[in-house]
Amino acid sequence: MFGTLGKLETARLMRDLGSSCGGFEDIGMRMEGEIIVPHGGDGEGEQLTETAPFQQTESLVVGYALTPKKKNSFLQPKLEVLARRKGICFVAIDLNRPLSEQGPFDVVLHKLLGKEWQDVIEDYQQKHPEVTVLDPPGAIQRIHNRQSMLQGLADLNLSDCSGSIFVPKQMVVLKDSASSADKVVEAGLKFPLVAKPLWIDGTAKAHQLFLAYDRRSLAELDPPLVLQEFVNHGGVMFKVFVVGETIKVVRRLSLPNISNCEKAKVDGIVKFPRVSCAAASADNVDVDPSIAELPPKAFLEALVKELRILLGLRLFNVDMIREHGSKNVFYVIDINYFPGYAKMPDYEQVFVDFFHNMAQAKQKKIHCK
Ligand SMILES: O=P(O)(O)O[C@H]1[C@H](O)[C@@H](OP(=O)(O)O)[C@H](OP(=O)(O)O)[C@@H](OP(=O)(O)O)[C@H]1O
Ligand SMILES: Nc1ncnc2c1ncn2[C@@H]1O[C@H](COP(=O)(O)OP(=O)(O)O)[C@@H](O)[C@H]1O
Ligand SMILES: [Mg+2]
Ligand SMILES: [Mg+2]
Repeated sequence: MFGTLGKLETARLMRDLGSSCGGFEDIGMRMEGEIIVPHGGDGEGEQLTETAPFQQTESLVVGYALTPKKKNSFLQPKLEVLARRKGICFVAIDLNRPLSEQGPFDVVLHKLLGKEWQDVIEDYQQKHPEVTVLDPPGAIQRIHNRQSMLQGLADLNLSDCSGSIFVPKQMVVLKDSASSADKVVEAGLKFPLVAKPLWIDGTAKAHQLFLAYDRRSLAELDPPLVLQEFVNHGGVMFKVFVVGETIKVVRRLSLPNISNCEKAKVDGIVKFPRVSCAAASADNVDVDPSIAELPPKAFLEALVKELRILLGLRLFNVDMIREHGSKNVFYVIDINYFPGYAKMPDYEQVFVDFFHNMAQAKQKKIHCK
C-alpha cells in the first residue's frame, strides 16, 4: 500500500498517524529499498535495509529548492538515510508550480538566486508564518554584497576577550576604477589590495579575485568591486561553519604572506588562485603552530552568537584569518550563506540533529497549545 505513495505523502502519513506507533520510518525505508551508507558517523559502512531499527518520534518535512550542484553535494544518500531514521524527509520543490500549492512543509531550505525567487519565498513566508524558511531572503541578500556582508562586524561587543575581531579596511568602487586611485589613498588603504567583485551572483566570476600591487594597476580592474587591504596571515585560514547552534571550524590553506620586498618589486595585477576553496584541509601541512592553531572555542562561540543576531541567519560560514605575528587578532574576510557544507566534517549528523531539534520544538509547541 505504502509503496505507491510519494515521499511527501509518506512523511505526512507518518506525522498524521502520530508518534506513538513505532516503525513508521520503516514505511519510508520500504519505499526506497536498500541503501548503502558510504562512510563515517552514525551508521558507518552500514547496510540499511527495511529491517533497520528506528527510534524516531516526530516527523518533519523539509522542502528544498537548490541548484543541481548544491543538491548533489548536500543531499547525499547518507544524509537522507540518517534523516529518515529521525522522521525527517526531504522533498524537492517544483519551481514550475506555485509554492503554496505544494507541501505542506515544516521547513523550506533554499539557495537560489534572483529577485523572482526572493519574491516567491517572501510571499510564501507571509502566507505561511508557521513554516521555517532557511533562511529569510532579506538576510541572505545582505550577504550577496561584499560591502554589506561585513558591515557591523567590527563593532560587535563580544563576551569573550580571548580574541579580537576586525574586518580589513576596504572601499567600494562602483565605476571607473582608474579614478579610484586617489580615493584609495584618501581612505588610507595600503597596497597591495585584494580586488573582489562586489556582487555574489552565483557565477564563478564572483569569486575571481585579483591582487593589485600599485595605483596604476587599478585601471585594469572591472568594477563594481571592493578593494580590500591584504592582511598577512601565514598562509592558513579558518572556515567557521554554523548550522543553527552548532559551530565547526576547519583549517584551509590560503595565500602566503607578502613580504615588503615583494611589495616593492611587483607591480600590476595578479589573479588570485582559489586555494582556500579546495576540499584539502591544512591539517596535515607543516605550518608553525602559532599560525595553524584554531581560534579559541569560547571566542568563536561569542562571535557566532553575535553574528547569528546581526546577520539573521542560521546557515552560514565565516572565513577568518589570524593577523600574522599576533596571538589572536582575527579578520573576517568573507561570509557565505549555505556554504559547501559537504566539506564540513560530519555534516550529515549535524544537519540531522539540527532538523530533529526543530521537529521536537514544534512538537512541544503543539502539545503546549
Ligand atoms: O566563497 P567561498 O568561501 O569560496 O565559499 C563558497 C561559497 O559559499 C559558494 O557559494 P556562493 O557562490 O553563493 O558564494 C559555494 O557554492 P555553492 O553554494 O554554489 O555550492 C561554495 O560551495 P562549494 O562549491 O561546494 O565549495 C563555497 O565553497
Ligand atoms: N583581505 C585579505 N587578506 C588576505 N587574504 C585574503 C583577503 N581576502 C581574501 N583573501 C584570500 O582569498 C580567498 C578568497 O577570498 P574570499 O573573500 O573568501 O572570497 P570568496 O567569496 O571567493 O571565497 C580567502 O579565502 C583568502 O585565502
Ligand atoms: Mg571565501
Ligand atoms: Mg565567499
